[in-house]
Amino acid sequence: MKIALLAGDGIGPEILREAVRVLDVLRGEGLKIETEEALVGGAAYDAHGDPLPEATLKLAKQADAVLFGAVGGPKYDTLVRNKRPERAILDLRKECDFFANLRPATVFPELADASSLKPEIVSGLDIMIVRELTGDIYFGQPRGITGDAPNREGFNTMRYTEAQITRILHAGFKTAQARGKRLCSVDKMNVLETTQLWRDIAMEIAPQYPDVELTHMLVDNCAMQLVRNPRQFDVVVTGNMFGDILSDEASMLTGSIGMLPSASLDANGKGLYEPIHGSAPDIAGKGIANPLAQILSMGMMFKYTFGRTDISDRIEKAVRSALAAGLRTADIASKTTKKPSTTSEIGTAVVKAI
Ligand SMILES: NC(=O)C1=CN([C@@H]2O[C@H](COP(=O)(O)OP(=O)(O)OC[C@H]3O[C@@H](n4cnc5c(N)ncnc54)[C@H](O)[C@@H]3O)[C@@H](O)[C@H]2O)C=CC1
Ligand SMILES: CC(C)CC(=O)C(=O)O
Ligand SMILES: [Mg+2]
Repeated sequence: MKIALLAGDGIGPEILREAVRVLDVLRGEGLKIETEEALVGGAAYDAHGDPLPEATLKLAKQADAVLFGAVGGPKYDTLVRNKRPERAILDLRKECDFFANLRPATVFPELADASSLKPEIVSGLDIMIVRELTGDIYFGQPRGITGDAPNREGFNTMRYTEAQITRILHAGFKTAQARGKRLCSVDKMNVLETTQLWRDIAMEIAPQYPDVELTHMLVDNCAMQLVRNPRQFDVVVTGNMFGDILSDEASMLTGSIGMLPSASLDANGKGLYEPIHGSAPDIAGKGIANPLAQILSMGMMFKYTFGRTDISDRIEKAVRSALAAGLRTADIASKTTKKPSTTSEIGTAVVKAI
């Protein structure tokens, strides 16, 4: 097994370090895992003038899996768009064809009181957001800003091909088949042709999955339903931008964005694994970031790329036992937390429990 370690910027290196400590325990037990680090995002731009250097992309393509931290930061916000750190994660997804992004929003019983919603709304929550990752308005051409002030115009293009929609919907149906057999396809077909096509294709594919109940929901209603009654959902399948926004919203049901891991898979099970959050510049360098989304992302890697559910289960159990022992970074602190734990204290607790 070969894993590319791409830490990135901000809290990326701080949280990836804790995941690697957990990995080291598994290596100590004899698990054969080779790792190789490379620069990505702002860190790569600083060193090489390129957020995704050729060598980093080559490593990501050669490895069986990529463990990714986060990229971006205010320092890079004035760069031209193709030099921005975020370009690196967008290009990695596109170049490696990591089209199926699984974002599980699960409320651990130990954290039911950490959500900003009432425990009776969120306890027992277990939903999976399946987000398309290589198309939509994030990639559509043409795009740009034209003209001169005061008559400038900004434009982006929302585009999806039938092939792109079809393969992510199949991923959604298959995910639902393996879970609660309910799939909610989220679109904005009342306004956008792209998502009219999405809904049409969802209805065309549905007969291939007679055991899955397919429903449709408009994205604005879905955003509302996620905080009104999130347990109505089993699997949600949606496009790149809607999935980006809805999954950040869903993360707060679980207690914190620092809890939500993700897997971004290609058609063969190769994947990139990253927390759904960004580089959190507001807390970077303070040693207080929650590393659990990163550690749980590594758990997803063992499940989805290496087929080792025994290891992913162990990682999840170790995370839960650290939480059960009362350890909390500030973002998930409860009323009974006397002093929030640091990033490395949480890492140590997971390492001890693994
Ligand atoms: N995949 C990636 O690398 C992503 C990168 N970004 C980039 O990250 C930078 C910051 O973006 P923001 O909009 O601030 O989103 P963010 O997700 O980095 O942070 C949002 C809020 O959540 C908190 N937070 C995030 N992760 C946390 C953790 N593990 N523990 C505790 N608190 C945590 C932050 O402190 C902040 O208050 C931007 O440059 C953005 O483009 C944003 C999302 C994804
Ligand atoms: C390009 C990324 C910064 C988009 C994002 O926020 C995400 O994938 O969660
Ligand atoms: Mg996002």
